[in-house]
Amino acid sequence: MDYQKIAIIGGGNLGSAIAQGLLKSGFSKPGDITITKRNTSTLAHLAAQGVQVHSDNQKAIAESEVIVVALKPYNVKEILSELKDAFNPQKHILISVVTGVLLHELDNITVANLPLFRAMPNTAIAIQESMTCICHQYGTQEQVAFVEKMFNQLGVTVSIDEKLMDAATVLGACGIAYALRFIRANIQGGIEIGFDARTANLIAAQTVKGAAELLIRENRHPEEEIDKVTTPKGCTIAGLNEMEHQGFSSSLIKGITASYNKIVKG
Ligand SMILES: NC(=O)C1=CN([C@@H]2O[C@H](COP(=O)(O)OP(=O)(O)OC[C@H]3O[C@@H](n4cnc5c(N)ncnc54)[C@H](OP(=O)(O)O)[C@@H]3O)[C@@H](O)[C@H]2O)C=CC1
Ligand SMILES: O=C(O)[C@@H]1CCC=N1
Repeated sequence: MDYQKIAIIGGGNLGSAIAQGLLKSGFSKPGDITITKRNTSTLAHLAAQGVQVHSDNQKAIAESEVIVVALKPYNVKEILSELKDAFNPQKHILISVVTGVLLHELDNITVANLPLFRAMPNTAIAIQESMTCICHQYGTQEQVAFVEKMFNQLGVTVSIDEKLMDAATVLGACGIAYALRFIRANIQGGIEIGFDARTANLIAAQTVKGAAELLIRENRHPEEEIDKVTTPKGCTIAGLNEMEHQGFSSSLIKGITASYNKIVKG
């Protein structure tokens, strides 16, 4: 089966980031990607690179094999129900990146036996640095291999049980925002102790990148690396302990559970 042509239904923040990643990685040629939304003016940068940009979801599905659904959770069911007849289980695979919409719900609103995947990437997919969690229903080995190959071009993937998909949304997708807010706070602190904003931004971002690489490349536990930095009676432990007194770890954990509860309880 040929899975060359990819339609992204919903070319917003995440949909357009996926298109950018597919182009940057060379996984797709511009002419093999179609991306839809109602107001297409925001996708001019993709159209300029040769991506097909329009508002006709039926046409996009008919001309593609892989359908990535990147619509908002509140309108995905209505839109997919209207497109039900456009899907062909012998031709299409559907990959939903929509938060909180389950495989069996997608099954109910599309056509029987359509190979269904849920993927939870993050916006770093635009630069091939996503963390993407994947689960599926009715996918053959070949289709699963294709979906993993596609997202492996766009970062790192892990296959998970669907019951962990909401947790994946929080830790992986929301996690980008948490990490950026951490960096921003570092920048604010950095300016207060003397750096200009641009230099503080570079130092904070590169330092966080280095910390993450220590864990990823060396397979270390964070506390092992923290022990190397915390000189006895030194400035690091003084700062870290003050952060903990102010509720640093606790506030992050509470934020993560608040995000999770927002998905599961509404
Ligand atoms: N942003 C993120 O970091 C992540 C988002 N997600 C999930 O991905 C999904 C998309 O999120 P996000 O990209 O942030 O949201 P956006 O609102 O940015 O994107 C959704 C897009 O859908 C378009 N749209 C609305 N109606 C239609 C229609 N009938 N046909 C085609 N397109 C339509 C909208 O454009 P227009 O109004 O012009 O039609 C809009 O640009 C959500 O379900 C979200 O939970 C998952 C992981 C990370
Ligand atoms: O905030 C949201 O609801 C979406 C899901 C994960 C990232 N953005």
